[in-house]
Amino acid sequence: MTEVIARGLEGVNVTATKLCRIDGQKGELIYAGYNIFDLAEHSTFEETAFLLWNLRLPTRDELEQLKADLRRERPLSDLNARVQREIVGKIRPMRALEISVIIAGALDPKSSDLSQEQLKKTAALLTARMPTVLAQYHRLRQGLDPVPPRDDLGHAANFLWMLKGEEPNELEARVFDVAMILHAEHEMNASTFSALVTASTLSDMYSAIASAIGTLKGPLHGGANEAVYRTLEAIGTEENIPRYVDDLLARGERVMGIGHRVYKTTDPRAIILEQLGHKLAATSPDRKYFDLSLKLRDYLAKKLEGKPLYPNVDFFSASVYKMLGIPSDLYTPIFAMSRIAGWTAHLLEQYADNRLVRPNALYEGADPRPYVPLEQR
Ligand SMILES: CC(=O)SCCNC(=O)CCNC(=O)[C@H](O)C(C)(C)COP(=O)(O)OP(=O)(O)OC[C@H]1O[C@@H](n2cnc3c(N)ncnc32)[C@H](O)[C@@H]1OP(=O)(O)O
Ligand SMILES: O=C([O-])CC(=O)C(=O)O
Repeated sequence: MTEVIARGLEGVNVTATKLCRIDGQKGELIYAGYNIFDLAEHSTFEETAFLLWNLRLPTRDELEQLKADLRRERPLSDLNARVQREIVGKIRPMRALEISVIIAGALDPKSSDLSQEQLKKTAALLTARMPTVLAQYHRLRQGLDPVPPRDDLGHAANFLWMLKGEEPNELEARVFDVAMILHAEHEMNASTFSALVTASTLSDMYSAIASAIGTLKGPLHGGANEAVYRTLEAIGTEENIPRYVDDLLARGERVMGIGHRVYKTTDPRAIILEQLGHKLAATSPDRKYFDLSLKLRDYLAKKLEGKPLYPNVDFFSASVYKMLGIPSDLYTPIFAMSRIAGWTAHLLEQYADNRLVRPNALYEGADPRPYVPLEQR
């Protein structure tokens, strides 16, 4: 009997969840019962985070309480602020984010308290801290002073404010808020799974999130948004698209931001990001890469016709972030600071009903053989 290997764990349910349902054929994405198009239309990142952590929308008072909790946790610890100054400019921001999560865990005397109440506090703390880490890192590496958080701004707008030292206009703030909602959760993607594997040993939430950040970084997952930016840079102008794409495919390489393990049609998040892109482009002086993305999408649709390869969430996020004036090495860290809501929500589920994750590997190595001492080899 040949034993089956689930390569890449495709099609395997590793757990049950109340958080997210994806229909990859229809291109449907649901967070805890709410369609992503409705959340993008009506919700905010804070409200979506509450939904993921509690499986229901908040009342007005609950939302205000969460916003206050997030505001309180925005400032960095002294240690993290000192480490930022030490590492600034020497490492990539995604690594700085990973380090900041480890530091927050090291400083939390309750890190090993795995009660749901304490875990929700940790989830809020990490969600609040990540934007500050990234914005401060970016300020410091430009030789600028960090911009303190503003209590009168929501989570998304405050990030843009701390990053640039300028208050975003209403459209920019809303587009970024929606982009954060779109990236907040996505069922059993690789980084979420990695967080669950770590948590399944009853390691703490900080270490599980550090695992997730390391997993998100790769270009086949969250790192694809920065890779899309580099693709657009390399293509440069519309007339270069056919040659660039044809050569790349002939070399057997992949077009970044295209294809998905689950979606066999356009990712609904790409549809929403394209809509947001059109809104920003109407007034943006920096719409070149958005226009190029539209042309690239059209060319790929013809070139890849008949194959289940369509734009995923990373395809348009690159040019949308570019129009918001965000540097490309922050795109993947921004994915992480949005996905923290979903990662921590899955961890709440995992810790509430844990079982060690420990699959098998089919052995295909050497048959048993005698050990040969070093001097006889
Ligand atoms: C937030 C996210 O993580 S969304 C995904 C972000 N990643 C990217 O955008 C990177 C580019 N995309 C890819 O590499 C893939 O589509 C993945 C990794 C996302 C999904 O991959 P899988 O489900 O494992 O598909 P798999 O790697 O088996 O590919 C199936 C076939 O499609 C091809 N293919 C998949 N994606 C692409 C692509 N982007 N460009 C060209 N061909 C592709 C593969 O070469 C393979 O072809 P073959 O059967 O002739 O060998
Ligand atoms: O679900 C996946 O495999 C990848 C993805 O789109 C995400 O994590 O947002």
